[in-house]
Amino acid sequence: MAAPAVADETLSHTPLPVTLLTGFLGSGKTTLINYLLEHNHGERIAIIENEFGAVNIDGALLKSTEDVEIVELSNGCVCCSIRGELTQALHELLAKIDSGAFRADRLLLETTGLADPAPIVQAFFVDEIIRERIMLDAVITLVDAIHILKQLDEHRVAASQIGFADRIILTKADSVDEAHKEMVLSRIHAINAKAEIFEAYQGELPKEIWIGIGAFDLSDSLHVNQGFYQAKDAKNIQFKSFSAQKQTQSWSDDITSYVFEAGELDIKKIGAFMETLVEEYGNDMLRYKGVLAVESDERRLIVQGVHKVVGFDFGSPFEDERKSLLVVIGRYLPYEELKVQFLQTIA
Ligand SMILES: Nc1nc2c(ncn2[C@@H]2O[C@H](COP(=O)(O)OP(=O)(O)OP(=O)(O)O)[C@@H](O)[C@H]2O)c(=O)[nH]1
Repeated sequence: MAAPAVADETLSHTPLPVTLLTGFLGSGKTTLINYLLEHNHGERIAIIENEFGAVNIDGALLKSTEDVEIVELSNGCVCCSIRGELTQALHELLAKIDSGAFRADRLLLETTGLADPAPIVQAFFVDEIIRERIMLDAVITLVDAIHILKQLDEHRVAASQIGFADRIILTKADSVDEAHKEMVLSRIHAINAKAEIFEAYQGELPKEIWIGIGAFDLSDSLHVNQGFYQAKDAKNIQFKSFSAQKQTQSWSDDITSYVFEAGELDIKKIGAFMETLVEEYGNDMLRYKGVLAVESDERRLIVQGVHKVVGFDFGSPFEDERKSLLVVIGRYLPYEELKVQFLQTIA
């Protein structure tokens, strides 16, 4: 009789939310986490850290709080050993929680600056137990305003980190002039048109901006970004539209945003379009998300995916105009051809 009781209890767990924090070397991940820990009240956070050489985050600061559990993955880069070390660490953490040895309200996974988020994100959808017990809240990418242009020119992974982001935190904007910042914003936006961008100085951001945002929820909205949030400090955050000159810049990042827009769609046709798209181009599609209006249902049809892992679900009904928007962040997609096919799915 004992076994079924354990199984029932396991099923009844509310999934543990995990925030994936990524960003190139030195982009300010530790600074942001430290600010969070200093201002965290009451929530118990388990931090899975993946550092080359096991460089720990500020030990003194961590020791000062009882609400943090650190799990270190020091065996190289998490993206290279994803099915092994990360999955195992997550299982061990769940076992600790189940045994009552640790209580966690959420997880924070800090990757190394050189990690490609692709396999890490996929790990949360592949393992059955992890899929059931842990829920990916969002991918947060830090971007170093001083160095990102060079990093993008020299390291493919930098574009992948931006491409995977649900939200982007721009750091060190205090150390660049306006023209440079605008160029950085334009380039980020060209890679990822859907992630909202927040500036932060020395990690000073209210945690609500990057923790618990539910980017994979069905209620999450989707839009193409028109600007960024300028933050003088944690209390003073203002939306600013992108500069009008942004389109005049030129660069050649292979990862870019493809935007598909239409009115009401035929559910069978859009289903077939998505199936073919994912089958043929899934390997080149980092992240994609659609909020679609289908003729047969008043609710929003939400589609989201990471490479070939795709999910469809109905969300809440449309509040305003019934419009379909699909944003794909990928590389080398035949956009014009796909746009024609997408428009052929109109009801
Ligand atoms: N000027 C300025 N410096 C910053 C800001 N945020 C972080 N830094 C500095 O950038 C350096 C790197 O920050 P970290 O927080 O260690 O970066 P990281 O992403 O954890 O670094 P790795 O783990 O080595 O990849 C530190 O010296 C920080 O003080 C900022 O908003 N402005």
